[in-house]
Amino acid sequence: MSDTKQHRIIIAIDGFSSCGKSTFAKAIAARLGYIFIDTGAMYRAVTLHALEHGAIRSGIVDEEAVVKLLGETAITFRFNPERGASDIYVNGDLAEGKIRTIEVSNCVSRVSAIPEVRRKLVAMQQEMGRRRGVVMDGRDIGTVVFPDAELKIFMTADPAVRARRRYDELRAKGDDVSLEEIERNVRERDRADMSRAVSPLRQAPDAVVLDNSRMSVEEQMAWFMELFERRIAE
Ligand SMILES: Nc1ncnc2c1ncn2[C@@H]1O[C@H](COP(=O)(O)OP(=O)(O)OP(=O)(O)O)[C@@H](O)[C@H]1O
Ligand SMILES: Nc1ccn([C@@H]2O[C@H](COP(=O)(O)O)[C@@H](O)[C@H]2O)c(=O)n1
Repeated sequence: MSDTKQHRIIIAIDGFSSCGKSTFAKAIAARLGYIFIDTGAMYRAVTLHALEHGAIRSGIVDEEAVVKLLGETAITFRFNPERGASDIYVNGDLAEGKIRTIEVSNCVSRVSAIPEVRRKLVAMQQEMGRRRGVVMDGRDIGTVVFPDAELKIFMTADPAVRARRRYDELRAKGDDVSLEEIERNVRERDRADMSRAVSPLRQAPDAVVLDNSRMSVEEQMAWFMELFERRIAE
């Protein structure tokens, strides 16, 4: 990988739900001066739009209606210096604050299993990473979106730890959720994401595994920088 000294690379971060992929990817991007792309936010934005336009009612996803809506769903990002990351917009409307609710989380895995949805979003992701210098997190980045990514990390953590972190985050925001509901969602999304027919969640054979159940964000960064420096020296 010696040419990564001259050329910026693609860093693919895949893994289970709520294990800290976006937190990690954002910190790496800030450290390296790369662009951070949260692909889960894109699937969540399509789900939010479907919920708001009646393509999902009482938890039932009408796949045909979701696909019909896709054609009129424009997803864009705009950098927000306060967050140090890009906010997501749907048809020009800020969606960032609305995509991480439990309602969206409970439907997103069914929406992301629809082949037409994946086709559209994967093409957008490939275009966003065309010039390299990106840290992209999701479920299929190292396997489907950028199988040629120079550095792949597969993240995992104990489901109870993940649920507790997400619960603390949502409660701090004032969301009325229970720990049981969050843990059920985390486990169910993992099951659905691993078992879908198109681009299931899998560890790429050349990915390095990171279990952060007992690691702080700072410890993860130290681990990453060592790995990164070793890789670019190869
Ligand atoms: N190493 C860590 N130690 C403690 N808390 C963490 C750690 N990494 C992330 N978190 C916290 O865990 C929660 C989930 O993190 P994050 O949103 O980055 O996960 P994710 O994998 O991107 O989630 P999802 O797949 O659901 O989008 C956040 O509240 C974040 O602050
Ligand atoms: N590359 C991806 C990213 C996400 N998904 C689906 O979206 C859901 C939400 O993602 P988060 O990262 O925000 O948790 C996730 O559960 C997947 O169903 C995907 O399929 N591919």
